Amino acid sequence: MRIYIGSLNPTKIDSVKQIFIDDEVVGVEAQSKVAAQPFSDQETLEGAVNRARECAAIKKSDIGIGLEGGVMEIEDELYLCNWGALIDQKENVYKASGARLPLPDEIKKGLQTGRELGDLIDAYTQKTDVRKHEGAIGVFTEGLVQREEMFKHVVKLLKGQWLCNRS
Ligand SMILES: O=P(O)(O)OP(=O)(O)OP(=O)(O)OC[C@H]1O[C@@H](n2cnc3c(O)ncnc32)[C@H](O)[C@@H]1O
Ligand SMILES: [Mg+2]
Repeated sequence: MRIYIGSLNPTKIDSVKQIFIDDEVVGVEAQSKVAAQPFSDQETLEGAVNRARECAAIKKSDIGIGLEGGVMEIEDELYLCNWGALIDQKENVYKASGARLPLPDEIKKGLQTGRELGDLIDAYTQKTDVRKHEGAIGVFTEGLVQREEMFKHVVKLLKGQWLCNRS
């Protein structure tokens, strides 16, 4: 079985490879069709589903996965959020979300002026491409939970639901 993952970001591709160990995992560009910086759970999930749909349409006999990062608001705080979607050969859609944590005020202010989280985190850490490495979640957990590990959990939740439905 081949799994298409709708991203070229190595943290996303590698998280899928580690959960679908016996399968061929291929990263492809896919449109999220939502804002580059989603601002709610709903929009982030929609981005994940759109990417999964585009991937599932590549070949009927294969599986498509979409993983999307965003932020969402609870009371006055902005939380990092992540969603995933898996679409199988029968067009069943499975969804799952990842861990959330509140972002510091400095990052929240930048997001509110229209900047993307990825760029803000690079400026905050004075590093480049944090989104392809530890991610914001890694930065704000002192590296204890990194972006790939967080996505691995989301992919496990997706695979688990898919397996559950097949048995
Ligand atoms: O290449 P793609 O697959 O688009 O991967 P991405 O890193 O851009 O990730 P998303 O589009 O899923 O995330 C939407 C935005 O949020 C940023 N983002 C989300 N989670 C992040 C994280 O953990 N660390 C850094 N930036 C993150 C990301 O850089 C984008 O600006
Ligand atoms: Mg992106």
